[in-house]
Amino acid sequence: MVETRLIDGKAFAQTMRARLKGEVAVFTAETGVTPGLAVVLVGEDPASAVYVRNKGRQTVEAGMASFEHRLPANTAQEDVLALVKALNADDDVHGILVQLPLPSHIDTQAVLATIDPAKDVDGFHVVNAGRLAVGLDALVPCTPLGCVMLLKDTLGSLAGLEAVVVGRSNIVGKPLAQLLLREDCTVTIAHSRTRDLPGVCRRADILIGAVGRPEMIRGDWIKPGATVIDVGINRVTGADGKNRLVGDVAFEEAQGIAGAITPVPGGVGPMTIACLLANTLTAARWRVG
Ligand SMILES: Nc1nc(=O)c2c([nH]1)NC[C@@H]1CN(c3ccc(C(=O)N[C@@H](CCC(=O)O)C(=O)O)cc3)C=[N+]21
Repeated sequence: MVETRLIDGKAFAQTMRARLKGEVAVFTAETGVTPGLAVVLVGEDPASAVYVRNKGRQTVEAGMASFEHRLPANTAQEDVLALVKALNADDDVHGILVQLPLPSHIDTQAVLATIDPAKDVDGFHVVNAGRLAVGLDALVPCTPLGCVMLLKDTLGSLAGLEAVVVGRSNIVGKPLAQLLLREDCTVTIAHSRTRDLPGVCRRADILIGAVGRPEMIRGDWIKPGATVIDVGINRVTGADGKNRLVGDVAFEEAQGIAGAITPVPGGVGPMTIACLLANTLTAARWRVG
């Protein structure tokens, strides 16, 4: 039985945002440029609206400009593309984020392909995905970046460690695997069709849940002492009828087995926003040259 350490993403993200605020102040003083982030939200999804509001508030707190564009759910694809093109051409905008998921009548890849890769602070454009894969400078997806920051803070060097990423999405699983490979991990991407998923997970020194299935990863899937990063944010209704947030990992079962684990909330989520702000400053720096 080990004492399981809590990885405090909320505190780490707060420290990161304070440091960023200082860097933004210096950048603006030296260049006269205020980094700007534009967020596009199509539709009325209440959870998305909360995230967009949080992003806007934290952007302003860091000394950057926030531009919010809310479009009705029935907006035509060509109107979304026209807005993205206008933001591409806007010199006050250094970062563009189109909140996902988009309504089903809109072709997500067509929208992402229209974002100027140099303003693609989500790192979702194929140019950034490709640049990451071949080891060039790229805007890197925020959630995977936040995960690796927490891992390096917890473990130091990740070289040679067995990392198992459960989930193969374009926004988390695949780019996270690329980043872990860059840190010299031995990387396995597992998914719904993986044979003996519990057994594969038990190999992991670093176990990452990124599937979006509440508490799917059980305590006995975790190798004793492993570092567990929980990317899932699932809203579930408890026995008392109240809504609560749970991750992809059965957090209570992991206690006494995992060496360290991120909580939900207060783990990866806040890091995602801090990394978004960091990417916006990076994009502004590249722009100014
Ligand atoms: N283009 C795009 N980029 C995104 O990065 C993106 C997106 N679309 N669509 C939705 C998801 C979700 N996402 C979160 C960011 C922060 C928290 C976060 O800060 N969570 C806090 C609070 C959670 C709560 O209380 O609801 C926490 O985990 O502690 C959560 C979720 C970004 N996303």
